[in-house]
Amino acid sequence: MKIDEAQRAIKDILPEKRYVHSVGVSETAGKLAKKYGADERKARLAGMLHDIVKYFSDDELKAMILSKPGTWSDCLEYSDKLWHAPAGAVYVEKTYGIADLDILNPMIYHTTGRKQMTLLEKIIFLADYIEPSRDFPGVDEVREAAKRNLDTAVLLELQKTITHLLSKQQSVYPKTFEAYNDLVREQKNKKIDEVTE
Ligand SMILES: Nc1ncnc2c1ncn2[C@@H]1O[C@H](COP(=O)(O)OP(=O)(O)O)[C@@H](O)[C@H]1O
Repeated sequence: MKIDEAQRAIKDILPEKRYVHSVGVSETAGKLAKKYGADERKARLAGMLHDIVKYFSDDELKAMILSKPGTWSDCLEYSDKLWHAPAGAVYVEKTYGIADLDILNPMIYHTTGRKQMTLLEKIIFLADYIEPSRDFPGVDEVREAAKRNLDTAVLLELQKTITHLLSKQQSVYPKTFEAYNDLVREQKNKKIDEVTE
């Protein structure tokens, strides 16, 4: 699927604000891919499509997830706001024949993250948080971090997301904690390597 085809498809499906957000994620993901050495086309396509089923009903989202169960299906036990991410991947596979895991996995994990994220998964996770139309406390700090180091920015986003959910006494999807712990461990190991070199 070409990027402009994906853009036309989401324009027909999404309300204006979510369409603008999706184009922003696509452009930001393209820039991050260029900076950090990932495939720009794949980043832009996954970014464009990531929220495609955001406004489908909970029943439809649940049915899509159950039609293709995987390790992500446990999100059904958590907030229904998480469901559009894996359901979106099922939808684009069925509707547009997209089978490339470099597109599907970043879509599946764009809201929650997971441990051992690929470069493209990190890029879409981050682009969803920092694209230009996002405006919430702390977003600029993550934007600045993204200019310097991808992992530092992803870790900061995870920290802020978890803190935000805890402050509202909302449940946190376990894969988000796993992603956080994983990156903390990696950063710690990097520091130890730097000292022993
Ligand atoms: N890791 C998580 N675990 C549980 N709930 C989450 C997690 N991340 C986000 N959420 C919930 O999903 C909602 C929507 O998240 P998100 O898709 O990032 O926002 P947006 O609708 O602005 O794109 C959050 O407000 C929160 O309630």
